[in-house]
Formats: sequence, C-alpha cells, structure tokens
Amino acid sequence: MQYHIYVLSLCSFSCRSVICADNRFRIRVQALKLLQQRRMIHLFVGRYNLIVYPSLPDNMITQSTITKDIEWLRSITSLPILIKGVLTAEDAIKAMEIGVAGIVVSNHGARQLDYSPASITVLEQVVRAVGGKIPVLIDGGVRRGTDIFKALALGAQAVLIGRPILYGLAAKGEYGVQRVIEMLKAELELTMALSGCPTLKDITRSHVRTEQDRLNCRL
Ligand SMILES: Cc1cc2nc3c(=O)[nH]c(=O)nc-3n(C[C@H](O)[C@H](O)[C@H](O)COP(=O)(O)O)c2cc1C
Repeated sequence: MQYHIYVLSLCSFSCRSVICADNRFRIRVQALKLLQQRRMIHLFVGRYNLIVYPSLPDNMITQSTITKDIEWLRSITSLPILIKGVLTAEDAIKAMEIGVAGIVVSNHGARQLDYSPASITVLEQVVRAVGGKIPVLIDGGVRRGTDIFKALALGAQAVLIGRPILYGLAAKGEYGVQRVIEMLKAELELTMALSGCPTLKDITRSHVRTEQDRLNCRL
C-alpha cells in the first residue's frame, strides 16, 4: 500500500473523517489559508499532524504580522509548523529565526504575483541558506518525473504537486488522480535509472546543471 502526504486546504469541502474513511489516504498536513479567522483554525488545529502556514511571496516574512501569527499558532498547538511561500535566502533565514520546522519554497503556483521567480530557480539559494538545519520542500511547476529529479538534485527533501492532481481529477476522477501519481513516479524512476541513481540518496547536485553553472563555466 502506498501513502501520500496530502495538504488539505482549510476551504476544503471534505472533512478529515470523510477523506480518511478511504484508508489509502492519510492526512499529514493542514494548509492554513485563513489565518485571520483564528476561531476557525482553533477547530482544525487539534486534528492534524502538521501545519503549513502560507506566507505571501516577496519578503513578507519580514513583516511582524507573520511572526506574530506563527507565535500565536505555537501558543495553541505543539504541531510542527512549516512556512510556505519562501523565495529568498533572506526569508529562509528569517523563517529559521522564527523557529519553523520546515520551509516550502513556493510562489503559490505563480497565481499571486506576475513575474515572481519560478520556485526551482531559487531553490538552491534557499537550500544553501538553510544549510540542512530544517527540511526544504518545493512546489510549483512540477509536471514530470524529471522535474522531481531536478528538485531533489538541487537539495529539496520533497516536492508537492498542485494542478496536475486537479487535472487528473477533472479528466478521470479518482482514477485520474491515481494515474497522475503513478505516471510521475514511473517517470522519476526512469530518470533515476537513466542517471545511474538506484536510490533517492544517489541523486546529487552533480546530476543537474543550472543557468548559474553555465555562467560560472564562461568565467
Ligand atoms: C486552484 C488553486 C487554489 C490554490 N489556493 C491556495 C491557497 O489558498 N493557499 C496557498 O498557499 N496556495 C494555494 N494554491 C497554490 C498551491 O498550494 C501550490 O502552491 C501550487 O498549486 C503548486 O503549483 P502547481 O500547481 O504548479 O503544482 C492554490 C493553487 C490552485 C491551483
């Protein structure tokens, strides 16, 4: 049996008990998108294993509101809190200072702000800034197994997938979601095999070349 981590939106129409009734799904993460509605969050926090706090792109962590929100969340729960929406080394350092359990490099699917950087292009600087102290996850634009491979090679511990799951759902319902996950997994395994990586741990930085590497080559 395979388990997948599921980030459930607070606006989800399905409650945890409904989703968990199907034993193939285990909820691990709760996305808190309505932090201002604190009373509502109180209802949810008690029931999950992990909290993902979505910040807005572009240095919003520097704003004291986010720090206060995280402090408040910590005052009502002992769950690990991850901050989502980090796009710079500076924000990653701030996030660690606040004491979050992990970071999700994300531009929220580039739906918030035109011209925000693609997550994959800033992943490495965030990974470097974090220096292995806390896990770094990434989402945004993961469409193929090779995208997962690239993210892992650049130092992400895991990738999250948004729209492909929705497309699978829209096209073929539950079967479509299952197929999307199977396809991505098969593509990742093929990429690993063709790159000489028998395990995930064998995927290293040397397996990918970035724009920055090309610049360095020219110097
Ligand atoms: C319809 C839709 C609604 C979303 N709503 C939120 C949200 O409320 N809060 C949030 O942090 N991210 C939200 N996201 C962004 C996702 O959490 C995720 O960062 C993004 O979809 C990942 O990129 P991908 O779709 O390219 O995989 C939403 C994405 C979509 C497609």
